[in-house]
Amino acid sequence: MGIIEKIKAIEEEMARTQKNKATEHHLGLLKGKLARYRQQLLADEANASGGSGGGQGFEVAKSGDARVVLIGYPSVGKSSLLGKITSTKSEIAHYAFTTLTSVPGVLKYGGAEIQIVDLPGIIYGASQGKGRGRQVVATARTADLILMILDATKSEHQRESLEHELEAVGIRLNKEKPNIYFKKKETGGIKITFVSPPLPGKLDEMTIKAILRDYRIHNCEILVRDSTCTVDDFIDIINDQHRNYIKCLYVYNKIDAVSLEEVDRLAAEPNTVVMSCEMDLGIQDVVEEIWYQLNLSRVYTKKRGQKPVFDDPLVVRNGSTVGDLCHSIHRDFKDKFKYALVWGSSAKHSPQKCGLNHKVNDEDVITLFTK
Ligand SMILES: Nc1nc2c(ncn2[C@@H]2O[C@H](COP(=O)(O)OP(=O)(O)OP(=O)(O)O)[C@@H](O)[C@H]2O)c(=O)[nH]1
Repeated sequence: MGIIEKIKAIEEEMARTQKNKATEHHLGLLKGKLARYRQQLLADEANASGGSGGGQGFEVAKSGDARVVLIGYPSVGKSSLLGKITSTKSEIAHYAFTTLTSVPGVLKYGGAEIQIVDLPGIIYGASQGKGRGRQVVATARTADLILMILDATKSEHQRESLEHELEAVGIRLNKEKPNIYFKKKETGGIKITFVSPPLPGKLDEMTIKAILRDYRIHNCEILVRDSTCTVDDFIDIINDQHRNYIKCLYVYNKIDAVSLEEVDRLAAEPNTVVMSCEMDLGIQDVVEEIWYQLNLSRVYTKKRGQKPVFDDPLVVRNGSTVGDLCHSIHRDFKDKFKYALVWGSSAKHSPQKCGLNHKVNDEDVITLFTK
C-alpha cells in the first residue's frame, strides 16, 4: 500500500470509529500514525522536487522586518488587497487563477518594512501532497503572520477547508506550543510524569505509551505540565521539528455584498477584520491589525543635535531592551555602548538616561552614546 492509500485508510477508519471512552485510546494511536504518514509524505515530496519549497516563482527571499503571507481561494481579492497596501502592483483580471506565482510586495508602516507575499489560490490538496499546494505550504511556514483572506459572500466552508489543510501539514494557527517537555534518550526506558492528574478524555499514560511504541521510541523523558493537554498536543510535541505555530488574521473581503447583520457577525469573531477592497472600506484597519499582530516596535534613532530619522527605524519585537536594539545594529555594538537617551512613552522623563536593560516602546526615539 502506498503512503497516500495508508493515509486514506486511517482517515476512513477514524471517521468510522465512534468517539467514546472505549475507543479513545485507539483513536489516539490512529492520530499518531496519521501524523507520521503525513510527515513522510511531505518529506518524500520534498525529496522528489529537489529540496523544500522548490518550484518556480515560490522561493521568495525573506526581506524587510517581517513577513506576512496571504492565503485564500481564487478570486477572494488577494491581489486587490496587495495592490492597495503594498508598493507592488499585481495584475487583476476578472477570472479565477490569475495569481500563479507569489508576488512579494512591501507594506510600509511608519518606516518599518513588512514583506507581503501573495500565494497562489491553490492550497487545497496540499496535505495529500498535490503539487503546488505543497509548495504553497512550504512558503506559508516561513510567515510571521498568515492573513487568511476569505470571501464574505461564500460559506464558512472556505475557512474550514483552509484551516484543515494547514493543520494537516503541521501549521498551528493562533496556538501556543503545548506545555509538554519531551526528550529522547539513549537508555533508561520511558519515564512519564504528570504534574497534575490528567482530566477525563485528555492525554493519558496508556495512549502515550502506545504512540511511542508506534514511533519506535523506547527511551525518553516526558513531563506533562498541563492537565488539559490532549493526544493531539502530544503528537505535535513528538513531531516538533515539523510544526510551526503561526498567528493568523482572518480577513473577510467583499463586505459590500452582504447584509449589515452579517458584517457585524463576522467582525465580532476573534482575530478577524472585515473589509471591502472595491469600496475601499476597512483597509486601514487591516493594516493596523497586521502591525498589532506582528508584535513589533519601531524605534527611531537620533544623532545628537539633529532630528530623529523617521523613515528608517530599528524594528524589534515588543518588550525589547536597549541591549536588543544594539544587537540589531550589530552583534558587537553592545561592547561599545556607554548609555542611551530615550524620548517617548517608555521614558519617565524626556529624555531619560538609560542602560542596556531599559525596555523600549513603539515609536520611542533614542540616541546611543558609545565609549
Ligand atoms: N464585491 C466585491 N468584489 C471584489 C472586492 N474585492 C475584489 N473583488 C472582485 O473579486 C475578483 C477577484 O479579485 P482579485 O483581487 O483578483 O482576487 P485574488 O484573490 O487575487 O484572485 P486570484 O488572483 O484568482 O487568486 C475581482 O473581480 C474583483 O473585482 C470587494 O471588496 N467587493
